[in-house]
Amino acid sequence: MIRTVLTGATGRMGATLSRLVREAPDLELAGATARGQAGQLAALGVPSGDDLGRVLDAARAQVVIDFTSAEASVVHARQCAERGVALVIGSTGFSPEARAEVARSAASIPVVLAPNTSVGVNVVIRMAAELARVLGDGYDVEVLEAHHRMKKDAPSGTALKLAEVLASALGRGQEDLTFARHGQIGARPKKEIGVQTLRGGDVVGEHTVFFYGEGERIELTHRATSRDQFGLGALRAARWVTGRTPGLYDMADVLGFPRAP
Ligand SMILES: NC(=O)C1=CN([C@@H]2O[C@H](COP(=O)(O)OP(=O)(O)OC[C@H]3O[C@@H](n4cnc5c(N)ncnc54)[C@H](OP(=O)(O)O)[C@@H]3O)[C@@H](O)[C@H]2O)C=CC1
Ligand SMILES: O=C(O)C1=N[C@H](C(=O)O)C[C@H](O)C1
Repeated sequence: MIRTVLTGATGRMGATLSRLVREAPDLELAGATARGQAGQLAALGVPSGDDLGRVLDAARAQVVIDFTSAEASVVHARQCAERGVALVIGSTGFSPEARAEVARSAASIPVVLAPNTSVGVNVVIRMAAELARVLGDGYDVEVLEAHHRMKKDAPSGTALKLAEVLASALGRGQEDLTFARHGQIGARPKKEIGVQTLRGGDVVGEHTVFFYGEGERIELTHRATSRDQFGLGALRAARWVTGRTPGLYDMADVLGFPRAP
């Protein structure tokens, strides 16, 4: 049994993961943290509270699954590194500096950092890169994402990952990404990759990559209708990362995808 600690356990993903870990035959819920409502966690019957360090010391944890916020994940990564505990981070909204902080912690522990842990989404990301490589510069590429009204970061971590992967497949860079359009913007630059955001209601998570050509368009869409696939993918990442060599990994590593050429 892999002794697993959850952070943000009262959140949307935390609650989903708490159920899935307890249902998994090979994982044991060994501890849980939350910020505002940590008292609610006492009912789980495992070490709990608002401080991950203390919970880790009491839980003899092997792996932490962390879906909180980028700011919290940086601190959690440091606390895991100090204790040699493997980590799966699903939080999004990382600045380059926050990502570099996580990479520093990953020098001493194995960390999977994945803006989307659904296997289906990661297959779509791979297919999007392949389509971009085959279609080349003759198609205008746009990424559209939609999420529930409570989501704090924009664009989604998945949309950013898609945009990065598409840019790399097309030999383009960060400077080709456009995150909003308004006013007299002029004709679309040929190399632009647009990333657009919708927010509303209870949308779990939707991502579409459009390849707009002359006389045709290709649309590649993933729609999540439940958070369970994010959770099940995170459990898969937790099994994979436990006991691994220190380093910063992503879902492509977990799923055994060859590195992009
Ligand atoms: N990788 C993936 O597949 C997925 C990633 N996500 C990402 O996971 C994260 C969480 O999403 P979701 O569950 O919907 O969010 P919620 O707001 O429902 O839950 C977040 C949890 O983390 C806690 N938290 C937030 N900030 C801090 C902090 N600074 N210190 C300690 N605890 C903190 C919250 O506590 P409190 O309630 O007190 O604020 C809450 O318990 C987001 O970044 C989201 O984008 C979401 C779904 C899938
Ligand atoms: O906040 C969410 O809900 C989600 N966030 C992730 C992201 O930012 O890509 C993944 C998923 O789509 C749900």
